[in-house]
Amino acid sequence: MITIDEALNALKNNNIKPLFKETIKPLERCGGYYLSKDVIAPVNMPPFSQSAMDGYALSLHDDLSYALIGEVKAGDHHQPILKLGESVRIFTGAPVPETANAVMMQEKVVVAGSKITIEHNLSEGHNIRPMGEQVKTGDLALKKGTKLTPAAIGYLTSLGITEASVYSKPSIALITTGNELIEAGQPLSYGKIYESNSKMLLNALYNLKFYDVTIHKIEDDYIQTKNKLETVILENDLVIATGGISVGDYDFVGKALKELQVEEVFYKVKQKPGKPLFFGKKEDTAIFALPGNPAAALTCFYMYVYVALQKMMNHKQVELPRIQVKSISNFIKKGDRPQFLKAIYNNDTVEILEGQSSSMLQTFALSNALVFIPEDVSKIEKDDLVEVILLPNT
Ligand SMILES: Nc1nc2c(c(=O)[nH]1)N[C@H]1C(S)=C(S)[C@@H](COP(=O)(O)OP(=O)(O)OC[C@H]3O[C@@H](n4cnc5c(N)ncnc54)[C@H](O)[C@@H]3O)O[C@H]1N2
Ligand code: MOO
Repeated sequence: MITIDEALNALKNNNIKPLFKETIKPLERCGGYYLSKDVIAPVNMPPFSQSAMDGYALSLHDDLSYALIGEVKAGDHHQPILKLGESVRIFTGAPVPETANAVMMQEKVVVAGSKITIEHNLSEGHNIRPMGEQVKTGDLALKKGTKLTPAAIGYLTSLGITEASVYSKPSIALITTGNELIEAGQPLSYGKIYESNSKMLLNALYNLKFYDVTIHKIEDDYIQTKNKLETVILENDLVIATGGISVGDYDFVGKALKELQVEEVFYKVKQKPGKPLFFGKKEDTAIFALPGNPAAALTCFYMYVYVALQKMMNHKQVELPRIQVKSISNFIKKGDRPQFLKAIYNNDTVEILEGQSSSMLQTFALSNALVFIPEDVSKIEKDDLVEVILLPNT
């Protein structure tokens, strides 16, 4: 059995390599992806000098009065020619004629027939967004490695770009094991339980924007387990199995992985929940076997699979953030395993919840954090400082 730090170090060191596979995707599907190439602006943005206000475009002179000679609205492509002291009515987003050099907002203008009077003098360029102000044709719009946020997708789309070259995300297989598992929605017969790990982990992955996920459900059968694992290991970058990894006569995952010559990096971590956690690799595929107990599986997902996913994406920050805050709960730890406790973090305090069994999701459903209790701490008292691991926003 290894320690939590040894297990984390094994993931952070060279066992998992960044994927660096590139793919071209429609921009609207690129949210959360990282650019694998620099993007060069194909157009100026804005593409022409734009009015920033509804008002009057002016060919500036020394007087406050201007002759009104026409109108330009958004989308127009005509170019009235203004002489010194002339103006045109103009609207936000409309092209400013080349012969105008400032725009006065309409609130500061008095109109009398074909004459206008402005409140005060303006400097050149006032209320005009110059052509190419954001970015010029041929300049770097966004550099390789930039995360494609909604703003970045909006920005690239505003340049007329429709697709981007991004680093692919891992293809992931989720495998559940167990004769006792039946599909939610079916009648529950004696001895069976509803299979919940697949939808839980699928959503944990979706929440982190990993969408290339397939689900495979197998029974406690050695041949089935071995065959399924063999196929998914060949076809995916990451395999996450749940259940069947402990020491029972019908726990076949470990045996099948050994038979398939998966290199064991670690098996069994001194922690609660999640003791029988396995991590190994075969060629470029990373393989986790998480304990079947749902809360243990999800805890291991956030503590370990999360790290592997971040490593594959070449992110610098690979672990969930940890902070020290005061506990508002008392807690007594049984046994000597370090423990991850379901908890609610709120306003710089944390509440450790009742119901910490690794089979229970009810309290996990209320949690937004895990409290970490190290091996040498056996109780937490109210107001003690504790280490809190913040779960990703859902
Ligand atoms: N003799 C020992 N027995 C056990 C040990 C041990 O050290 N010695 N460790 C215990 C610990 S700790 C854990 S955790 C579990 C892990 O067992 P497995 O990973 O082999 O998981 P299963 O036995 O298949 O399932 C455990 C539990 O979870 C339920 N389960 C499984 N898959 C799902 C699913 N997809 N959806 C919902 N629930 C699931 C399953 O029905 C069991 O109740 O081993 C202990 N035993
Ligand atoms: O490791 Mo198990 O997850 O304690 O029940």
